[in-house]
This record gives sequence, structure tokens and C-alpha cells, in this order.
Amino acid sequence: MTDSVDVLITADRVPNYAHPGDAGADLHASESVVLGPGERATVGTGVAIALPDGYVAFVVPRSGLAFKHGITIVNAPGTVDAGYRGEIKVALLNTDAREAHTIEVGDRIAQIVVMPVSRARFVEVERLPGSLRGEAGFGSTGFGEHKSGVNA
Ligand SMILES: O=c1ccn([C@H]2C[C@H](O)[C@@H](COP(=O)(O)OP(=O)(O)OP(=O)(O)O)O2)c(=O)[nH]1
Ligand SMILES: [Mg+2]
Repeated sequence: MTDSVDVLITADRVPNYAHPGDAGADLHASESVVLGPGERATVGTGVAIALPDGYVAFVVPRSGLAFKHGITIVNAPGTVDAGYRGEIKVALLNTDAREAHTIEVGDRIAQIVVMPVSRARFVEVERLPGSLRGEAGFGSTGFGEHKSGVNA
């Protein structure tokens, strides 16, 4: 990864990038919780950050927990605003219909991705400029193999 940015942090455990080039740094649970089938719970991480202006941190699921145990994040991706100084929390959801899942203190429950972000100036106009897609959306290109388009 070529770029880096300083993010001030207070933490029980500082999030860790597992490999060079990883986009996500793992967040650890600061409390234990049992997630029954279909249950959700808000879990602390013991982490608070001060992002520089012009940055956002997204709280996103870990693929391993999702693939192996059906654990995801209700509001994925969670948005941490640059001005937020509270503890980052993770709204975990056990999507499995049969198996409970136990989160222990220290378990890696999610990851944060820090990104630059633009603030939009919303410029009101009478009519939007035309585009090739126009108003087509919501599956307008179909669901099978897609053969038309600029890369066809
Ligand atoms: O997964 C998340 C998502 C958000 N937050 C914190 C940081 C964020 O800055 C704040 C507010 O989040 P958001 O704006 O998504 O929630 P809201 O429901 O709009 O709350 P608010 O009215 O406080 O903006 O909550 C977390 O700790 N974890
Ligand atoms: Mg908000």
C-alpha cells in the first residue's frame, strides 16, 4: 500500500493489518456475547479514533466469520464519521438459523477500512444532464451472462 494516514486512537487493542497491503484492520471484541440463531447484539471494541477531516472509516464484516458461521453486520458497512469520538461498536447478526455463536473478549469481530471521502456540494438544477444509462436500473441489464456494454 503506497498511501498512509495518521489516525489518532485510544484502544484496549489497536486494530491490526494482518498483511502488508490489506485494506482492513481487524477490530477485537471488548466484551463477550452469545449470539443465538437469528440474534443480533451490539458489541464494543474498546477503540475510539479521531479521523482527519476528509476521511471516513467503514466497519465491515470479516469474510471468515460470515462464510464459516453466518456472522455478519446489520448495518454493513457501518460509517464512522470523522467527528465521532465515541467507542466504535459493531452490530453483529447471527444469520444462522440453527447454531449459536459465542464471541469471546479479544475475538476479531470486524475490520475497519479508512478511506478519503468527498463532501458533496448538492447543486440543485431543473434538469439533470443526460447519460447512456439514463433512468434504467434495478436489474435493467438482466441477471444472466451480460454480453453488451462498453467492455463487450
Ligand atoms: O457500525 C458503526 C456505525 C457507526 N458507529 C458510530 C460512529 C458514527 O459516527 C456514529 C453514527 O453513525 P451513523 O451516522 O451511521 O448512525 P445514525 O443512526 O445516523 O446516528 P447519528 O444520528 O448519531 O448520526 O456511530 C459505530 O460505532 N459503529
Ligand atoms: Mg448519522
